[in-house]
Amino acid sequence: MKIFSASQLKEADEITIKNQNITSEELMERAATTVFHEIHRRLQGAAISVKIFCGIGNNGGDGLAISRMLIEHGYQVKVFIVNYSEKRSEDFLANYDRIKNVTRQWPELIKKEEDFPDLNKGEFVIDAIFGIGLNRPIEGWMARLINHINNSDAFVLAVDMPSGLFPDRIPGKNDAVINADFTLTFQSPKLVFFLPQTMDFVGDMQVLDIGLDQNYLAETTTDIQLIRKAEAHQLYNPRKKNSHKGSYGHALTIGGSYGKIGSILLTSTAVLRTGAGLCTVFVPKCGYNVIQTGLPEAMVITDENFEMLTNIKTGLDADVICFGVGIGTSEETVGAFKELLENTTKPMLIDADGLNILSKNNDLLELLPENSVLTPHPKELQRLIGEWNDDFQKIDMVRKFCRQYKLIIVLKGAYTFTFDENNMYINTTGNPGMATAGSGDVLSGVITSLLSQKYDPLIAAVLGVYLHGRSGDIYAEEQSYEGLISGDIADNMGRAYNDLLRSNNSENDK
Ligand SMILES: NC(=O)C1=CN([C@@H]2O[C@H](COP(=O)(O)OP(=O)(O)OC[C@H]3O[C@@H](n4cnc5c(N)ncnc54)[C@H](OP(=O)(O)O)[C@@H]3O)[C@@H](O)[C@H]2O)[C@@H](O)CC1
Ligand SMILES: Nc1ncnc2c1ncn2[C@@H]1O[C@H](COP(=O)(O)OP(=O)(O)O)[C@@H](O)[C@H]1O
Ligand SMILES: [K+]
Repeated sequence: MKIFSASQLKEADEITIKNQNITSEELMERAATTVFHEIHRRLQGAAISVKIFCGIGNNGGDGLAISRMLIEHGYQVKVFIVNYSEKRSEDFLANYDRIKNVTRQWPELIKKEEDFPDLNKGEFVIDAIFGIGLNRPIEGWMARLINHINNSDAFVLAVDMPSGLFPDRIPGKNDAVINADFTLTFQSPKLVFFLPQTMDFVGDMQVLDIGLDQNYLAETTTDIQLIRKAEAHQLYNPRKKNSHKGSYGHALTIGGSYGKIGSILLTSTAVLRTGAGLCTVFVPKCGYNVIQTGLPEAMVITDENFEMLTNIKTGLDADVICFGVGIGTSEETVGAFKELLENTTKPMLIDADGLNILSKNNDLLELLPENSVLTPHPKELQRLIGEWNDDFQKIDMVRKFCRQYKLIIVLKGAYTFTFDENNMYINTTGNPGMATAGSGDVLSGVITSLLSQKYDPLIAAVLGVYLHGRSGDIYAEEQSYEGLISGDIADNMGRAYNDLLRSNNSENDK
């Protein structure tokens, strides 16, 4: 699913009005109807108190139209206009008149703190103050109103965007932003819904199709995509009946050190569970028995050193090399990595201490084969590319880094972002249960496995991240977040594939 910018959405809005020969008020009515239906489907006419806060732009216009529809369906609704200026939008004004025709009185105006209504637990608040048009921080009594809503125990639903959140920049630390429990957003999720600095404001999120011009949506390119089941499914290559283990490649996983052999065991298990034909594991001598016992399906070659990697000689022509989990950063290991890089031309996957070595030895970056996949978590990324001021700057810096070294970066997090030189892919699967030791090691194995199966490196990264998260989700659906350990993610890969291939796609399916 494409993630459009605010200006693209505004353009889509105008083109829709022109091509479908409708008025902007009719488009607003359509957008508000989709929100109304969603609320009505969930509340089913429940006798709870609904308080709606409307701004005076088009987000407020949406709020007024939603209010009218709820009132017409018998809900107990109180409508408030957040009356910070007299510059009301045309469609706001049209809906302001229409609601009066239904209620026979004007909505209540809020102009100062004394006008704030009480908000109680169990009430349902709808935030339609600002949407994608916010262009400066909310100040004065309006900021206090936002805090008043946030400090209440009411359930807060945001229309299009939580008010106070900008579509294209990070709010300041002390800026007032609605903390929504749920956000119903029009046509396209906004990038800020997925950034670590802003995702918490959004709560759960659902995208509503408001029927914007299909051609515009299809033809307009964006450099940000959301990866859900529908998109991931398209990346999948079915296995051929007439095939053998050689068809799915030979992966070489190199990692581990004394006390950290488990990491490379997890990675290698994931390599095989994700479908590689063969896996050879290269470990320090102390890992030999561990791997042979823990993963009898893999072959093992050992370093001459007992505790750490010092000299990587395998005599193999593997299809892909995964390097870095559990290796430490000793001088000997750095030397071994350098030699490995000088003798490798196929794309590699580098993780964990492999990344930390790159951060301390920038000259090695030049030796990375083109299209290698790096899988940092934010701390590893920061060591690699330096500090950023905010998430937007971080994205710019990662893109520049990808271009400079011709790499693919998988930036892990609650939402994992995969970057190549031009595009960014936001993953939708995964859960907080995966915040557990070794789940990144498993991800390295999953992506390595897809590389070994000849998936294009970018696709291997995007699909691998999706399947890894889905596997964690499947475990958590059956068991719990807390009970999940990273080996479960590797063990559930089979179910993740099965789920991907089941054809019950719906628009909001993960
Ligand atoms: N295709 C679509 O996407 C569709 C979108 N639709 C809806 O339209 C919404 C966008 O509406 P919008 O453009 O009128 O902007 P909105 O967010 O209501 O408010 C902006 C107003 O606030 C002002 N202002 C800004 N910041 C301020 C501040 N800090 N403090 C005070 N004032 C501030 C700014 O005016 P300014 O003072 O800057 O001139 C402006 O007047 C969108 O989110 C969705 O709900 C649907 O109806 C149909 C399809
Ligand atoms: N809250 C979360 N929601 C979704 N995925 C998560 C969450 N926390 C962690 N993960 C995933 O778990 C993995 C953690 O990787 P990493 O930090 O490298 O862990 P480790 O070093 O222990 O292997 C990443 O793939 C990340 O996306
Ligand atoms: K809003």
